[in-house]
Amino acid sequence: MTTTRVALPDGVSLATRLDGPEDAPVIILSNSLGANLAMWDGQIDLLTRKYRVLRYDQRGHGGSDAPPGAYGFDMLVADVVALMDHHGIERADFMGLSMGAMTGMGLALAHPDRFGRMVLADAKSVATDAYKAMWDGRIETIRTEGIGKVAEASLGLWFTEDFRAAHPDATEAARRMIAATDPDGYISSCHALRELDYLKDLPRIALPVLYLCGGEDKGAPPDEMRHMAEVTPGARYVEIPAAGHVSNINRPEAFNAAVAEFLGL
Ligand SMILES: O=C(O)CC1=CCC(=O)O1
Repeated sequence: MTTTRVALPDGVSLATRLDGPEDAPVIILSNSLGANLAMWDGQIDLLTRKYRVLRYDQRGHGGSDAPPGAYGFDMLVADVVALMDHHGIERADFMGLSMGAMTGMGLALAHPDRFGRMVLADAKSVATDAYKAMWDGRIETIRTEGIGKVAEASLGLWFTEDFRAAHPDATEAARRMIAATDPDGYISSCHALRELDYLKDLPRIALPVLYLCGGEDKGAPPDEMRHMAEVTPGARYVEIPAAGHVSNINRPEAFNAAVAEFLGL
């Protein structure tokens, strides 16, 4: 896979990849925690029917730099806007999953003039005390036992038991992707998730939003996402049965069908 590193004005370089017709409208894809831009491979054939697809590795992930210190969503939002400016993209549609979707919420709120349709999958919108404590525990696990331990544990969250049994190769590829994430970059990203606080702002979103949620997603449970859709003006909510947290890999046909309908593909 050909990726290009783009240096942003703050000195951080992000790994990016472009697919699809050069003169087509742009959609930007943003990955979840522990993933990289390859997580979207199952969506590229569909999206390039209409779009120039710009995907990137979030800072701290994949082939992107992992600058030290806690990240925040303002930073992850600024990365996307800087990437758009670098490529001369005035306006784009957007799709993100989990941390990528949370980044999308920040973009929709801070830069509504730069975005059109937003697909926000498998995301929470606010960190409760229990959620903060979960991240503190995960940071400690990485420090004491390494990211390999977290990679193993994540598979049960990312995929249903049936998926893991039927797709051992895809499951192993996901384990390797997470385990290859820079441990410090992963920890820095956990700090952003620990401070997640968009729920109160969702009623201000003025863009068309499709929320997608795996029916068996324990990382961003359907009840929470249904509520997010209720408080986001005009938002749609589609649940993907028999999918875990990473619903686009878990059930690509159902995920793509919902995306195709929303984006008019
Ligand atoms: O790893 C998890 O617990 C689930 C998750 C939270 C944010 C993200 O991107 O994945």
